[in-house]
Amino acid sequence: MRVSIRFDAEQLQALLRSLPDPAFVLSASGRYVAVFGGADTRYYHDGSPLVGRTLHEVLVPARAEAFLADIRAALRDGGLRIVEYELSNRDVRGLSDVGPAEPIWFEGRVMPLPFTVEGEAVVLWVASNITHRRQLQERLRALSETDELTGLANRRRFRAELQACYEAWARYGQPVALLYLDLDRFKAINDQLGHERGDEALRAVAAVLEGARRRTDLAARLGGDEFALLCPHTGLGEAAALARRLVAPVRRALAAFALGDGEPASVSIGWAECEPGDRGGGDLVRRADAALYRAKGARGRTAPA
Ligand SMILES: Nc1nc2c(ncn2[C@@H]2O[C@H](COP(=O)(O)OP(=O)(O)OP(=O)(O)O)[C@@H](O)[C@H]2O)c(=O)[nH]1
Repeated sequence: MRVSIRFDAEQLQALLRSLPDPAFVLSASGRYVAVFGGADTRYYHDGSPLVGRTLHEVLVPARAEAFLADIRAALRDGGLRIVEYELSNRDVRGLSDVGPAEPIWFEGRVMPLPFTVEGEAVVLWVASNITHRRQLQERLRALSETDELTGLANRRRFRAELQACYEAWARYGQPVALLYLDLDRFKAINDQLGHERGDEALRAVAAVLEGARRRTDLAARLGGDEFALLCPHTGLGEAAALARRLVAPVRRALAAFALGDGEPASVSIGWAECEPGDRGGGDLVRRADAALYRAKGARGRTAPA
């Protein structure tokens, strides 16, 4: 037997007020018709001052237009539309300061309503605070792209940035250079001073690369004692200058790890730039790696492609 409970108007009002997340009724022209719920100021600001106003009255034009486009898309498609966006109470004219001080990440669930208000189609827009989830996602993404030992970008991030650089070169002709670095006699540091000191040496080299790179360059540890510097907007001449500038500070950093048998640890560097005929970032890597191999062989420490 089906039991249906009938709420009276007062109970329905209480139910709407108690919705954990704010639920806005918004018209096709962008007017806030009503707002329910979202009363917990640990998560939300009171949205009631918005009622009767339009998106364009409370937001900068670009944001208002973006939200209007979402409302119209939900109405056009006749179904649920889910959007994610970041908003601070300072971005919304008329909202009080009582509520989270930091900008909030929202998941907006936008659903057409089966009635009109003053002749206009309307949607229900439930705005859920997903800041915590976004922060976790961001942290996981950062972890998955970072070399744990040195804090530099790892191989995964390097590959993604290399691909982006290659595409900028192929499409817009923006030069890009790559420096490949491999330490010399690093194994001796491990063998003579221990693995912990080896780790410290890798961190010291990473710090030199971080200090030497330009803001747009990416310093990465590719594994073991191999590093890379990916340099957008950089040609072969500048790459050569950067490689030569790097050798002395890396050697100085490694001098702190004195080896008992004379020759100290050092670094070899090869470099290359994107060239006509390259079909992907892999071609750049191959040339930089071949140049590194020659530098190693010559023990000349640095070599162009
Ligand atoms: N401490 C430490 N050692 C590592 C790590 N990853 C790899 N290694 C060691 O790094 C060493 C790299 O070996 P090689 O490339 O032969 O080192 P190398 O003595 O510089 O050799 P050349 O490049 O030929 O001069 C190996 O002994 C690895 O065990 C790490 O995360 N920490």
